[in-house]
Amino acid sequence: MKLELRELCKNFGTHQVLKGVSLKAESGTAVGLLGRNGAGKTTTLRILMNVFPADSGEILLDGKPIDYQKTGIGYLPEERGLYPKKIIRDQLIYFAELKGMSRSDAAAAVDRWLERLDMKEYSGKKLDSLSKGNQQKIQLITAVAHDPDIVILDEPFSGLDPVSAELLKEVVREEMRLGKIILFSSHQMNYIEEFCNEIAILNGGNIVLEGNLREIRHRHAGNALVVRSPEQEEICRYYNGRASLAEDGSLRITLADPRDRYREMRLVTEKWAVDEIRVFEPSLNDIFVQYTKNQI
Ligand SMILES: Nc1ncnc2c1ncn2[C@@H]1O[C@H](COP(=O)(O)OP(=O)(O)OP(=O)(O)O)[C@@H](O)[C@H]1O
Repeated sequence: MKLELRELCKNFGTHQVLKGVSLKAESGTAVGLLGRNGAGKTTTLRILMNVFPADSGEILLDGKPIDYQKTGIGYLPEERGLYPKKIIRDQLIYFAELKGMSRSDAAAAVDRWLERLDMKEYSGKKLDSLSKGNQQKIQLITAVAHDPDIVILDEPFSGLDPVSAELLKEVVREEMRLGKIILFSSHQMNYIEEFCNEIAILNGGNIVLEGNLREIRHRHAGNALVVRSPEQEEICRYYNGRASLAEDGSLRITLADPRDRYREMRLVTEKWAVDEIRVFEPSLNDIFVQYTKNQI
């Protein structure tokens, strides 16, 4: 399956929120949708889920306009949307039925997921008796129980302890292996880096950077070397003003010309004892800041 958002535009009154957002996502991959607060991530996802239409643009699945009757979409919203006073298992079954499952299939899927997420003991309880993180896990079940083709996760890790976060990571990886399309929106870059093969950065209503995360990082690399050596002081003196100590204790050598990187690496390893030397690749966080610091 291939999902394509083409040139989506959306205004709220006179506020142009999306100015032609295009992005692609394929089966078995997770796309990280990034952007500063108010960039339009949730608006894009809501249009994809048919909560409201775009003013213009189109959404295609395998080249044809998406058919919401035939395409299953699961959504974990940033703001929680379950009934606080209702019994957990009952409402999960109810939501799965709303997504088109028979009652018996819904019950079987809900029980499987409660078990999978270590939540079985809470199935007969009211939602508001659970901690925030456990409520989040219950909400996740509403996004996946009906076995959707597209899974949209908006800040899925908020409130989860490290063990639950690991569990959620496993679930997302499993969904990817099953060939689902995952769209993932988060401000927590470490999670995006862990999961997402592809990223799209929204700024000022446009996608300002899109593509394979590894390639993007590689493309943005090259103007510096990272060196670890017992002779860092001598190296620093040699590079006189072009080398500085990074926070992690390694030496960062800025290159006058990135094309010289391999020649420079050879020079360093021939002259000094070196434990580690590599081309500096910026983190996703560095790249994000570079592309969004001037919010348009
Ligand atoms: N229903 C609405 N009516 C009017 N304006 C809206 C509506 N929904 C969103 N907006 C505006 O559209 C802009 C984009 O909002 P959106 O929620 O899509 O951003 P976001 O990227 O998800 O932000 P965050 O990271 O803070 O969740 C904001 O300026 C917001 O105020």
